[in-house]
Amino acid sequence: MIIAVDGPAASGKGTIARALAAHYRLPHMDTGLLYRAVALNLLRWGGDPESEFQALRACDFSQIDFADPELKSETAGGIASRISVYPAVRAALAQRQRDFAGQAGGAVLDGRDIGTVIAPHAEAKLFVTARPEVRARRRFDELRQRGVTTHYEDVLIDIRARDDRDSHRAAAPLRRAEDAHLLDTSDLDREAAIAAAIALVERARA
Ligand SMILES: Nc1ncnc2c1ncn2[C@@H]1O[C@H](COP(=O)(O)OP(=O)(O)O)[C@@H](O)[C@H]1O
Ligand SMILES: Nc1ccn([C@@H]2O[C@H](COP(=O)(O)OP(=O)(O)O)[C@@H](O)[C@H]2O)c(=O)n1
Repeated sequence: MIIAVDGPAASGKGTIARALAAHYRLPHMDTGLLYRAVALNLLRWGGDPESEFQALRACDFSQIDFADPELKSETAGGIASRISVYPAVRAALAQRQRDFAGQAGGAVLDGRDIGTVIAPHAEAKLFVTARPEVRARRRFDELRQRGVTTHYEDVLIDIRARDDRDSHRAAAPLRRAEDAHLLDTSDLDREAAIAAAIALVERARA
């Protein structure tokens, strides 16, 4: 079974995707990490995010340690959303995601375009969302726990900017697939959100 989990920043899609993978014993891919890795490569090479050509050259995972905590920084997330508008970058990362989705037994993938572009044939699709203020609070708490000094208002501004860029780009914009189940986690704690996600997957399978 392929499970596609899409949604905006800090909606809880990664938490839900990891829990679904554990529940159904499926491998999981956080596709945002691929875009973040390209962003980090570009940053470290001193490349220009405004250049599609330079961003494409940064699609090289040979130097990337996917456990690098820098991948999770707001800087990497912001640059990732800028370079992910380029069709050439998206094309360079697509096959790796399709291969992962296509493995025997299935997989869980989370991102922005899994249900619409990468795995439109997925058996179960979730579109996870939450109010921007709730998402900013979650991301702010997460950053603070990691020892990052920031302001809630700045995190909210970044989240709104990323939502806008991800939803309005021409290539594979963030949108709910017509057959995706909407899951708003604004008023759900982690356990309730995970239980709701499992119930939706069960409904999709039935
Ligand atoms: N339902 C929830 N209630 C409260 N906090 C949550 C919930 N879901 C996720 N979180 C927390 O919010 C932060 C962002 O969640 P994450 O799953 O990484 O989101 P995304 O993958 O959409 O960016 C994490 O610190 C996570 O533990
Ligand atoms: N499948 C995907 C995944 C991420 N992305 C881009 O990569 C950025 C970082 O994604 P992420 O999932 O790691 O971000 P968070 O939701 O964890 O903050 C997003 O803002 C998108 O612009 C994408 O375009 N397509």
